[in-house]
Amino acid sequence: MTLSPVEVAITREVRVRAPGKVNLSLHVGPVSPDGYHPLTTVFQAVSVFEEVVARTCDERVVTVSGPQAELVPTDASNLALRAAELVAQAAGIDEGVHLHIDKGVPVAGGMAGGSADAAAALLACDALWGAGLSRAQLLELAAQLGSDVPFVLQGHTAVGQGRGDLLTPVLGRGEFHWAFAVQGRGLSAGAVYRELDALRDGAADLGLPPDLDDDVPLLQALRAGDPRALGAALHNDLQDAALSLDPRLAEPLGVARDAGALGVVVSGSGPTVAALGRSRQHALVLAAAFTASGAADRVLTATGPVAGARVVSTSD
Ligand SMILES: C[C@](O)(CO)[C@H](O)COP(=O)(O)OP(=O)(O)OC[C@H]1O[C@@H](n2ccc(N)nc2=O)[C@H](O)[C@@H]1O
Ligand SMILES: Nc1ncnc2c1ncn2[C@@H]1O[C@H](COP(=O)(O)OP(=O)(O)OP(=O)(O)O)[C@@H](O)[C@H]1O
Repeated sequence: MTLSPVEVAITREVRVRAPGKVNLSLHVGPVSPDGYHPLTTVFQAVSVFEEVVARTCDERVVTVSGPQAELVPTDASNLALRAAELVAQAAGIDEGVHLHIDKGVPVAGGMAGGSADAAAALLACDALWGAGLSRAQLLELAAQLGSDVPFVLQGHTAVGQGRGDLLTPVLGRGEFHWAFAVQGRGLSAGAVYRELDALRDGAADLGLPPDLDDDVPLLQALRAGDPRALGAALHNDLQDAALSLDPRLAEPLGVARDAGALGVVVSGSGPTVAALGRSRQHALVLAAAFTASGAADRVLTATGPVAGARVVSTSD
């Protein structure tokens, strides 16, 4: 079919939503020669979302709106633009795209905001350009963009091994209710891993190869849908390193404990602190405690698990 000039000029758009994540557990092994650390982590996708809209355009450009938008690069280092580049290469396509990111996930907060943009852009460009990449191809491109990108593409709850990109879905029941204390200042994941290495250097604990056996109580809590048991099993090997780089994180951790959180943990590489509530109502109480204490620059509440990156609408 040949399109008329009018049809060619019509702007098409694809809208995709992708969630942030919290690491329910994160066990970090000793650093490998490639600079990465072997992990065993249990991810949960939570209802804090990035929205990426892809529109037809002559060039490849990105714009950003929402909280902390000014902290997100709009040059070729932007993870959504890099995702577009990978889709174009994989499908042999030479098309432009305007990607607009509306941020809901904190920037450099340990909740995989940039990774969610990358996952959303993979799906959006694939659909906009009719690239027809398979799920396996998209997951392979996701792993090239960052260790958390495959998980935010998949969503729900999953064990991540290797760099965090080798995923096994976790069966569970129920819905968990979270409050997040977000900081205006970010932490770089690479810097937090390096701080962990520095803290371990010379200490008795050099870090063992991570072992899924450590997570048996956590996986049982998820299977039973038991928030109390889940709260007791939350664990993050990066927490002390994040606290060492940003000692003020002790405040939101203490506030959540005092407010009766079932469990409280630094999310991923931080600095966001995640507190687990007994119910939706209790998560709101925890959020109010964060706000009242002044220990957070922004407070979010969310439920998990939720689905991974999804096309929400297309213009045709
Ligand atoms: C902290 C977590 O969010 C937990 O899920 C992730 O491990 C970090 O995921 P990410 O931000 O997608 O990380 P990447 O962009 O892949 O890597 C950023 C930097 O973190 C360090 N890194 C990351 C993953 C890993 N398994 N070991 C590492 O040492 C490396 O120095 C790397 O250069
Ligand atoms: N689309 C993007 N959105 C946010 N940050 C981006 C993006 N593209 C590149 N970056 C860069 O990546 C850095 C990390 O941002 P991101 O929000 O992904 O951190 P994070 O949530 O801590 O990630 P993770 O939990 O995966 O470690 C930012 O400081 C920013 O410079």
